[in-house]
Amino acid sequence: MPATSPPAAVAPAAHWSDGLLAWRDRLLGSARFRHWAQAFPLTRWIARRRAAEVFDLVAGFVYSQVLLACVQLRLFDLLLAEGPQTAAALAARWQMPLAHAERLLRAAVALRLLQHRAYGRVGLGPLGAPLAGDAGLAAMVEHHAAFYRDLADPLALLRGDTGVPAALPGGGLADYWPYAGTDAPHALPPERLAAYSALMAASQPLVAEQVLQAYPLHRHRRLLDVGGGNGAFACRAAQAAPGLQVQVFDLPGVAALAQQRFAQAGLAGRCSAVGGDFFQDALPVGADLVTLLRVVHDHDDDRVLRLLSAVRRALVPGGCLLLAEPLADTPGAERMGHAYFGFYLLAMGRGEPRSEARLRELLAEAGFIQVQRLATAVPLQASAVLAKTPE
Ligand SMILES: CC(C)=CCC/C(C)=C/CC/C(C)=C/C=C/C(C)=C/C=C/C=C(C)/C=C/C=C(C)/C=C/C=C(C)/C=C/CC(C)(C)O
Ligand SMILES: C[S@@+](CC[C@H](N)C(=O)[O-])C[C@H]1O[C@@H](n2cnc3c(N)ncnc32)[C@H](O)[C@@H]1O
Repeated sequence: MPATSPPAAVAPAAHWSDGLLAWRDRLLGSARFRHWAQAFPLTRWIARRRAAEVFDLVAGFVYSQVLLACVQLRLFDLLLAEGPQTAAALAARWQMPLAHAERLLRAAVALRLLQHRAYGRVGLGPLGAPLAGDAGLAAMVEHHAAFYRDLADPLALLRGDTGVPAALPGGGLADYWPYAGTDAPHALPPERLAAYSALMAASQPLVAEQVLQAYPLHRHRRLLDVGGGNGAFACRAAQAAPGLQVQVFDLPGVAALAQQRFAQAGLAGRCSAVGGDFFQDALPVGADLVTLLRVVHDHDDDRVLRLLSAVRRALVPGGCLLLAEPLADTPGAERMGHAYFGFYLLAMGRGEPRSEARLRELLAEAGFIQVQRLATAVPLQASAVLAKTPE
């Protein structure tokens, strides 16, 4: 809803635009008008485009399942490694009836994930090629199985029931992200933290490359990555800026995973991890840069304000906060914010996608100054906002 919406209890007065828009809605809703518009040469292209747009909304879930099947079969990786294949060779490999393999391949060609190639083979298409060899995107696609279980009954979800219907075995996103449903996340056993930490590490390159391109780290001395997961970004940051000391703060079980990663990467001299609950425990002080990557949108406004205030207190005077996550209302990626993440976070049980304007308000309230949006190459993967603490 626009920020200007009246409170729910107040019946809104009529607005001058209502009559005009009601006329437009009646027109577009009229079968006679649509019939005329699709026959008339000057409006036919609009009618066709709108029909295709509406169809894509109806069929989007089916397209997603075609993609999921390709990813589960590691099809894009295979075509990248071994080149174009025939349907017969793939059907034999997958132990699937030839007709079914052909059906999947034709669907994937129609979605531009694949392309027909010479001698009756299929190869990567323009939308499948970026997925090939990308373990992070593959993991992202595969974990959506949990989200789809929540979405099996969207009205139950909207009415506040985040439980997955009993008919669907396997949990939903509230199970997948257990910290979102508890006020004692530090008490979560390590086995509940492993799956999401692995997904975050696998998909971290999607974010890290955007962040490091938008904001070089070498001007800083000490980085604290709050909610830094199992240390994937910390390692990348330490490699990108050889003079940087890096600390991760995350739940104790996740911080232990980060410590292991640093040792394995030979970075334990410059990288360390501290376990705790960022809503209860003080953050380590003295960093001149704090990063919050894919953390803030997980939480409601009250908690975000507490977290941002804790970050401000932990930073040295004049220190910087670099916040990166997908932002709502991002031009060119509007569906990603309120439609995708809006429902994702609802299913998870906590949090909301925020626009740059809303983040600015929260940052100002927490005492940050000089807030600026940094340009990222692919905002759909991550948008970045930089803020400072007063000197
Ligand atoms: C070569 C010739 C002939 C022409 C070239 C033409 C040309 C220039 C083509 C461009 C090719 C190109 C560079 C393509 C690039 C494609 C890219 C960058 C694709 C990127 C795709 C990214 C995707 C699909 C990202 C998806 C991210 C998702 C779904 C993230 C989900 C995140 C979640 C669920 C996070 C959860 C964390 C929580 C809990 C919310 O905090
Ligand atoms: C969505 S993940 C993002 C991880 C990492 N920043 C990334 O982008 O890959 C959110 C992280 O916040 C951590 N987290 C959530 N609630 C926390 C809390 N109360 N205290 C400390 N860490 C918390 C989670 O354990 C998780 O690692």
